[in-house]
This record gives sequence, structure tokens and C-alpha cells, in this order.
Amino acid sequence: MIRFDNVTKAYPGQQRAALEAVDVEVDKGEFVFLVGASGSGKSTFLRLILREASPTSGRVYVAGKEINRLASWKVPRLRRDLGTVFQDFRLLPNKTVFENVAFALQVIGKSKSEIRRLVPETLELVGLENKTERLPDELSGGEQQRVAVARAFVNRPMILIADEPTGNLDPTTSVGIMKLLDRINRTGTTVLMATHDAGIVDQMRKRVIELDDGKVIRDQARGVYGTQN
Ligand SMILES: Nc1ncnc2c1ncn2[C@@H]1O[C@H](COP(=O)(O)OP(=O)(O)OP(=O)(O)O)[C@@H](O)[C@H]1O
Repeated sequence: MIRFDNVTKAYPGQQRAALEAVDVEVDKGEFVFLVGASGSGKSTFLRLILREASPTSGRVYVAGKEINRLASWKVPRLRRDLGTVFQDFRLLPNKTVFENVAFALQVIGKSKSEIRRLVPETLELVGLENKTERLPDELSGGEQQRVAVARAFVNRPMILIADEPTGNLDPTTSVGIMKLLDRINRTGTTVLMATHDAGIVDQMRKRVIELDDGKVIRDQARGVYGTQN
């Protein structure tokens, strides 16, 4: 589903590469935590998958395609297969919960009838069926993140990418979000999550890939956050 083949990414003007000679393969349906100190390259890893950055050398494959060889007009199609969730929720402040989720479908040209079917179904999945008419600032942080998860998943992407999705949430709320990501993973969606949250990684016992200074230093099935953290 995702493959990094000897990938190095050096940002212009930076002495050290953000990622160096990374070889990683993630199969369909896996749940993977990406861990490592601040600046170790986690966000860069995720940005390469989204084609928000391109490798300096090496190849990145998503769903069987080498994504840096895709014509730019095909990039929106690629991104439809990738749902994204971020630490800071990134909801549209003037749209309701329903509209925020519906918007993700409108921009890819889904019909009104599909939107009317898919949005309530997905809001129910995340437990927000009673808050569909609220605005984001009328919701708790955990609820806002649930909206963001619903928006990322409403189109049933093959891969869900989450960059520190629990970074702004308290531990109890974080557990709720993780249950949701776990449920989404059980539908067959591949989940890749960058995190600093040791408690969650230790609790979930999923595959853990650890980066240090841009290099993969650990790739462990049913792993823990780390020994020295
Ligand atoms: N757009 C950019 N231009 C130049 N350097 C960058 C850019 N983005 C990241 N870097 C550098 O690349 C390295 C890896 O950064 P990255 O954001 O991937 O790390 P991270 O593990 O996600 O960190 P954090 O946990 O703090 O989010 C860092 O040294 C960072 O300063």
C-alpha cells in the first residue's frame, strides 16, 4: 500500500537530510505508529506520502504508483485515497459539523443524494449524530477532532494519515479518538499515525516505526513507544 524505496529528503539550505535512505513497506490494512523525537522526520515522511514534498532521491509508492512520477493533474485523484487528520483539527469555522464533512464530498463532485447518505452515516460512526448543526467553536476539542476524523473518512479512503491527532487532547479524550481510528482500521483502511503519545502507543501495541535524525532505527510489530522515552 505504501513503499519507501531508499528515500532521502533534504530540504534546501538544510545541512542534514530530514530523511535518509529510508526503506519501509506498509501493507493494506496495517496500523502503524511513527515515533521519534521532534525533528526526526515524521512529518516529512507523511508529507512525502501526500506528495506535499518530493524525495531528493529514492522512490515513494502509494497504492502501487510511484507518486512522484504522477502527472500533476493526477495528484487530486491520489489525495482522494488519502484521508488526513492533524493536531489542530483544521475545520472550517463558519460551517456546521454537517457542512464540514459534506464539504469533503462536494469538492470531489459527489451527488447531493450521496452526501445525504454518507454524512449522517459517518457522523454516527464518530458519535456526533446529535451535534450535526453545531459550529466548530461550539464543540470540545475531542468533538472537533471527531469531526476531522469523519471528514477524513467520509470518502472511505484507502489510507488514513494522522499527524499527532491527539496532541491537543487530554488522555481520556485521546483514548476515544484512538478507538475511532482503530475502528476505521478494522474496516480495512490502512492507518499511519505520527505521535509523541507514549501512553497510546504502549496501550495499542501496533507496529511501531521509530525515526532518529531521519533514519529508521526500529521497526517493530506490536511495539511500544520506546525504551529511553
Ligand atoms: N519545509 C522545510 N524546510 C526546511 N527544513 C525543514 C522543513 N520541514 C522540516 N524541515 C526540517 O527537517 C527535519 C525533520 O522535520 P519534521 O518536521 O519531518 O520532523 P518531525 O519528526 O515531524 O518533528 P515534530 O515531531 O516536531 O513535528 C527537521 O530538521 C526540520 O527542521
